[in-house]
Amino acid sequence: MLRLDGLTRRFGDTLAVDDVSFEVPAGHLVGFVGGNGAGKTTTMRMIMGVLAPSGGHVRWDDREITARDRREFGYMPEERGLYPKQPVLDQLVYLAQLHGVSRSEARERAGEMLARFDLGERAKDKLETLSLGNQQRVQIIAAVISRPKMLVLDEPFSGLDPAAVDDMVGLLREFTVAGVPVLFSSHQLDLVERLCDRIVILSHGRLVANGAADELRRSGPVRHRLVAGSDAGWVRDLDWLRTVDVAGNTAIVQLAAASDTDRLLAEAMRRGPVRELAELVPSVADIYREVTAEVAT
Ligand SMILES: Nc1ncnc2c1ncn2[C@@H]1O[C@H](COP(=O)(O)OP(=O)(O)OP(=O)(O)O)[C@@H](O)[C@H]1O
Repeated sequence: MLRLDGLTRRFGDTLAVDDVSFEVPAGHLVGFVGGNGAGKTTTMRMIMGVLAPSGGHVRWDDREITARDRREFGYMPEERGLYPKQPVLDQLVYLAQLHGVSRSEARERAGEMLARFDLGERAKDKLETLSLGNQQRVQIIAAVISRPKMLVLDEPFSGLDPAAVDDMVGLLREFTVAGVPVLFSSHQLDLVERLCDRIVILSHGRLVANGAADELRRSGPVRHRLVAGSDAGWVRDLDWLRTVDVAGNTAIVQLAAASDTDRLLAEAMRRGPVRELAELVPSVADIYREVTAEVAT
């Protein structure tokens, strides 16, 4: 298990990562979310030892992480890191060898992985001659070829088409099933919602949410959609609920207590026909907007 304890990083006056603590448990896929400049890449670089923390700790299996531990991690950095002008297969073999895999084993693994992602024919081509999506596939293969004990992936799905995303998800799942913790950053919230066991949200360097998607949903405010027979603007006059939005005969409201649902229904029926009253399950995008707005205000 990977654990961050109060991890902090300053760049001059900028507090890029501010006292961040969370865990990536064995066999879990954790989605790391946050707006541009939130501190995700800086956090991942500190996990990988590319950047030194200004404060706090990175722990692996309940002790301070070492360079030797990190050598057994798979990392896909933001700046990627493969050489555009080198042939695909040679680079994968070289990288695997750096992680202690023998040359023959490395060639076998690289060949298998390339074939699996329909890139067998491109093995001898320079990386830069592949489409961006295929280069991205090779980058992911590079991160996993040494069969790492932990995966740290910075935006691994950016630029991939849906079929490639599914291929990569299948690959990552093989690692989590084997007990490997996986941390990946993404701006694609729908994808994070679909894939992740847990979600960590950063805003302006601070951790603003951390938990299973279901837990986060339950911890947020419960909203309801009311569809009335005619204009629903009257909800704005009710002082015991918060009106989030009204458009014509549809109102989105936030109730203080579950028992207020009956009260709202009674009020609506008193005013005319009710077409629908439904609880809205927040998406990860809703949760994200909610928690990042709190920090911004
Ligand atoms: N080497 C550096 N020198 C100075 N400031 C930096 C450096 N690296 C990052 N920062 C600053 O730290 C903050 C966090 O940046 P970081 O790249 O970690 O965010 P991010 O969440 O990965 O963003 P994005 O989603 O845009 O990639 C930003 O304000 C950024 O400008």
